[in-house]
Amino acid sequence: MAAKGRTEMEVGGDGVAVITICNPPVNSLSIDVLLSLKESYEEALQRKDVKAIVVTGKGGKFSGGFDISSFGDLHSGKIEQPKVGYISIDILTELLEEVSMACHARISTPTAQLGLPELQLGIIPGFGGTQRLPRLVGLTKSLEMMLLSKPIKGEEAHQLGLVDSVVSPNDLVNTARRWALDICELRKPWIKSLYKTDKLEPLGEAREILKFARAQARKQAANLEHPLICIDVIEEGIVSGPRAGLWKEANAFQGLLFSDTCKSLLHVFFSQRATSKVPGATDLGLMPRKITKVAILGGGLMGSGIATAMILSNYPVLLKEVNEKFLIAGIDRIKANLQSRVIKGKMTEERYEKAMSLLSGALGYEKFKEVDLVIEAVIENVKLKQQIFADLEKYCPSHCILATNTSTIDLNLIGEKTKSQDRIVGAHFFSPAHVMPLLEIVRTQHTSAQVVVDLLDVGKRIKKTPIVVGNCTGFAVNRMFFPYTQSALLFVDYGMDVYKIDRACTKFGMPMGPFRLADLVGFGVAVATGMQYLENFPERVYKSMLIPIMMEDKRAGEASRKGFYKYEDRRKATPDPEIMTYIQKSRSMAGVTPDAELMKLSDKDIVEMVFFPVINEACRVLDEGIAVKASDLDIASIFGMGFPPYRGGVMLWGDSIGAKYIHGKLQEWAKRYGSFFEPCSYLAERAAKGIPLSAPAASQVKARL
Ligand SMILES: C[C@@H](O)CC(=O)SCCNC(=O)CCNC(=O)[C@H](O)C(C)(C)COP(=O)(O)OP(=O)(O)OC[C@H]1O[C@@H](n2cnc3c(N)ncnc32)[C@H](O)[C@@H]1OP(=O)(O)O
Repeated sequence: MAAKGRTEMEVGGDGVAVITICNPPVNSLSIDVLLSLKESYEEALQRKDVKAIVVTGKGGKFSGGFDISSFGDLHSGKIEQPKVGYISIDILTELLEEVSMACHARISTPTAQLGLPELQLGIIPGFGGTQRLPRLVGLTKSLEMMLLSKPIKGEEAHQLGLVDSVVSPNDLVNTARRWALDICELRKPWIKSLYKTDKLEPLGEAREILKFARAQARKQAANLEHPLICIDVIEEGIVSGPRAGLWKEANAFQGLLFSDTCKSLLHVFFSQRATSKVPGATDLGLMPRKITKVAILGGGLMGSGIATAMILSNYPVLLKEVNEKFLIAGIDRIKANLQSRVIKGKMTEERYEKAMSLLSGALGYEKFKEVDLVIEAVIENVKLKQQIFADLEKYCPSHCILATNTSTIDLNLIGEKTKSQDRIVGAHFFSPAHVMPLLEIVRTQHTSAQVVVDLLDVGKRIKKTPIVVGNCTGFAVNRMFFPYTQSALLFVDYGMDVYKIDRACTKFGMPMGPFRLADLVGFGVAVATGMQYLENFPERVYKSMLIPIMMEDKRAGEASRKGFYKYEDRRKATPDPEIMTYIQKSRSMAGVTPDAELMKLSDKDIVEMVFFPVINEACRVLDEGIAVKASDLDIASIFGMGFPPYRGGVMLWGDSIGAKYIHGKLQEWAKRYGSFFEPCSYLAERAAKGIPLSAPAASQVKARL
């Protein structure tokens, strides 16, 4: 049973009561903490020797907000939900004038992170946040912070007026004590943020700002209601007064707390942090070894992206290429990646120079004796990779981790010419590598636990979300999502419209449908990947001729300005009626006639037909022990393929529909359209027994990791 969170109070000779929130790791405000805070406050208010009160947090963190680990118990009814408004109004406003924002002043360190990130969890700021933040920093900035869950640092908070002073960590509590006494002795103003109005725009202007915010919210997240509710609550306080806003907030929060969106986003929050918990690796008490220098082989799109990610996290990088021309090209790509951040204001020139100073180039292996981690990112050629790994074994120190960014080649093949299988591992980045958040750490049956622990640590340091997966064709993400386009191609042969399928998928929440994605990735990659899957999973590859036929006519996707869409001005994808010629040819080669039933399909049906095969493959990935747990595949689907996070990930979404229904539909389609849809045994077993897809499988216990 976790130790109960609490607050401690110490009253100094200066008459200031310092109440400290103690609830590691982030001093979250659990019910215990809030009740303890109430008790400490009430005690302080009754004590004759207390003139002023300061609230702070233990361990260098103030508070991570309400204890979201208790949300699951609230959802399940295991713990009773306090009555509406009890916390935000009775405790935090009436008594305490709320923690932090509703205090009469706030003192911060310059680098502290301040924000109201509740919308990332499908809820809205409670405890009066929707009312106080606009009154402290103004409506526009508060909307940005809340709607984007975007924190700000102490320095900016001070400029905005969210905090009254910024001081060093060592001076924080003493400054707060003096400030509290100054307020008490009328040397500083006694301000209740709830009733401040100087930062609020006049009503007419405020309404325009809110109207624009609504339009933006609808555009950026058409399927989400909580951003719009947040705006409504803020508006209530502006139009009808802050107390009316408090009550609207309390009621709205209550409803959203039990929404599917909140349950899904909470699942994502904790699942993302759980990916670094890997049985047989992180549970052995191993400490990650220090990686002081990294070498990247290959300065192409992926290699330069990986090098960029590394130097952005202050790793010295040695970039090796085969000749001067390619090396310069690789360095120029890295410069361009960094310059793009400078142009967007995400990086200062000074930081750019510092990052570039970490980069050095090489044409040979002489400097490889200094490196601790090598990531190979050359072309997908088995023989070339085998030779490279044999060279690396010769030139690198014996502790050096030998990683490959391959997305299609068996790691055991790559390491075949070495005796270093224990330190060979996959570090599969997603393009662009310095932007996409997911990192697949691919472990063979020989890769040591230490190497996995080391790479998990590097992944975290370069701000990636790492998932540890087993060695198979496509690993987890590409393997799960291979059926995404396969299924869509099959249904086009049977008469469905390419653009209707794409629209249904984007309406579902995908960044793009399977055909727009194929254009983006390029038909060459699609064909090469298809060959890999045909070789390894022949019974469940749909051999559509559509893409090869289009390639014969130099249609190869976005890069060739024509694919499933045409690209006349830059990246704007426009449906292209010309593709009908190719579709008709593909249908005749497939020997299939359009199925009239398919024409009547709703968007929901289309989404099921495209995603149920993905879920089916995800079940196989779990059953084979390639993935450690279902929640890892949820994170993989969201961070690797853009699956909508507010649906919780592909497996949680599958469980919301039910294994039985999914199994039944796949069986029906298998009868009509072939073995591609045949449900796997893992899915069949869960459908028959009525157990969730995410329940651990026997094989997961002895995962092939
Ligand atoms: C009425 C409403 O206003 C009530 C609310 O306040 S709702 C909650 C609002 N707060 C949040 O959404 C904050 C969520 N947390 C974060 O954004 C980050 O954790 C952080 C910025 C607070 C700290 O980030 P970082 O230092 O990177 O640490 P981690 O994210 O890795 O978290 C460390 C462990 O703490 C757990 N945790 C984080 N926040 C909370 C929380 N609010 N309640 C309970 N537990 C929390 C997190 O799961 C990590 O746990 P682990 O076991 O170590 O993985």
